[in-house]
Amino acid sequence: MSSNRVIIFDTTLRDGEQSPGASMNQEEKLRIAQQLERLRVDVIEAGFPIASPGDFAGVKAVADTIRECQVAGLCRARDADIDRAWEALKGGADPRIHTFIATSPIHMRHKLKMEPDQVIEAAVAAVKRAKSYTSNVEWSAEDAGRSEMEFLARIVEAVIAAGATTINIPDTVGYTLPHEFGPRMAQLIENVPNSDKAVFSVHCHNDLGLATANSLAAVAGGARQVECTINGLGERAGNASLEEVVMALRTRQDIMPYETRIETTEITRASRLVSQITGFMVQPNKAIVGANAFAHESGIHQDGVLKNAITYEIMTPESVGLSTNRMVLGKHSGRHAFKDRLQQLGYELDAEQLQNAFQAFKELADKKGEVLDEDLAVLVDEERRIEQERYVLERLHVATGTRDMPVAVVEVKNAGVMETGSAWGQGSVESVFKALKAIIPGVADASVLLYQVQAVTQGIDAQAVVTVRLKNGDAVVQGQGSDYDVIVASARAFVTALNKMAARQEKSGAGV
Ligand SMILES: CC(=O)SCCNC(=O)CCNC(=O)[C@H](O)C(C)(C)COP(=O)(O)OP(=O)(O)OC[C@H]1O[C@@H](n2cnc3c(N)ncnc32)[C@H](O)[C@@H]1OP(=O)(O)O
Ligand SMILES: CC(C)C(=O)C(=O)O
Repeated sequence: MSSNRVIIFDTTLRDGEQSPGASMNQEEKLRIAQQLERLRVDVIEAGFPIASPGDFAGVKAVADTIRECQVAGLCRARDADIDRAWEALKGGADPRIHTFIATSPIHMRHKLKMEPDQVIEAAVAAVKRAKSYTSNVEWSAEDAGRSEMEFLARIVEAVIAAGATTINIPDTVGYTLPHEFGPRMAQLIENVPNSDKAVFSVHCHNDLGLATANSLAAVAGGARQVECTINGLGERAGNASLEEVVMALRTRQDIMPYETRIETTEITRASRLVSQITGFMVQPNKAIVGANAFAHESGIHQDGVLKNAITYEIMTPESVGLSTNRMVLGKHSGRHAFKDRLQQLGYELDAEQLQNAFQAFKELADKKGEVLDEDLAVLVDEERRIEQERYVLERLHVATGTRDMPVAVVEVKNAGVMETGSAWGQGSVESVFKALKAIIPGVADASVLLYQVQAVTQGIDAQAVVTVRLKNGDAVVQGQGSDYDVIVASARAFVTALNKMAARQEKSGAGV
């Protein structure tokens, strides 16, 4: 393996599962493990076999199934733990026993209640026992981030001599800083005389939000294995996130010329699967896999991305398994993105139409936030319809309540002249209809055959599309209107239908 190759050790199924609420059953662990295999991680840590019969079964199922990755199981420096781990792992392709013990003064004194020399003895005995089962033994110095360098070097030398082939240096409580941790890793490797006999590894927690930064610093300091999890899942604030570490290494080859064997186009799928199985939603602004990681909302950014995506994207969406970036149309969007989306939806507007539609879009975005494709289609169709109509609804006011009859006031423009009408009704919609009939000539006898409301998208902020069918003598016409407000949408639908009706009257010579 080249000296610049970084081994990716995924511990989603072990440390990730230690997130309160993220427990997985055997079948779920297996599904994730199969996705990790497609992602081409080097090692899958599948669980802590002695923890429970279920965890044992999960580790065993993963070890028995996965062939393209090593499968590891975690155990304390205790014979029973190691024996149980081997029992679960032994059917695996290249099984790894991972044993650990804490090395910091705080942990040794308060938790283990052991003297440092006893800890060394226990660590060496554990590695030897693991070694009796397999040559692939990893040893971890729990809370290495708060351990004394001299002691750390001594115990690491001893476990390598006992046969450990991977030495993992965890920042168990996410305490260290990158400019401290990187040099610490380098110093440790230098201080251990037999360090060339093992691969040094890093395992960082995110208590200060520095897990990825510390992992990268450790690689710069000589670590060649990174332990991480999908979506940064893990105990407390989580672990270093696999997707961040891998994409940082891939993106910054100029500064960090290291390689992994990860198939990065499987990242998004892995992230979604883990989120779906654990029920842990990925925050929208999460690096690499958040819903907004490749989304652009503001006009200046959208304009830049449309001209050349490298203006605002440091990696392509395709490289992490997304088909494309996402232009979110909202109140910060500009004309370039608006026009581009309309073209994608098949609309070709002239300059004036575009300006009118853009204005209507901004008004809708102020009310609704994100404007979806379905909203845009409705909005543009509405603008086009209004353009062709003789009577245009300019203003609507409806007062309603539990005790008073609803009253509507409408203003309609007819060939540049504004006319105002008002009416009472049994309901708001009826009052609007009556007010409109009062000012649009020739439709006084029109009656409603059909009134239907549909939501364009889901949610309380959906635009409404209203369809009305009117009858006047023998003439039957239909009109549609849409708006964020259902009463306004109703008024628009009536105006459209009444326009058609008035046009028919005009044609038939009834006069207006
Ligand atoms: C930093 C990490 O993420 S470490 C991994 C953490 N993950 C887990 O703990 C999940 C699985 N754990 C479990 O299911 C249980 O804790 C078990 C089965 C391992 C042990 O359960 P119990 O026997 O009931 O012990 P309990 O968890 O209460 O206490 C831990 C014991 O292990 C000891 N211990 C802790 N780490 C180690 C170690 N690396 N090597 C040896 N002993 C250890 C503790 O000192 C304590 O010993 P004591 O009982 O003599 O005081
Ligand atoms: C046991 C080790 C690897 C660990 O999970 C930690 O120290 O955080």
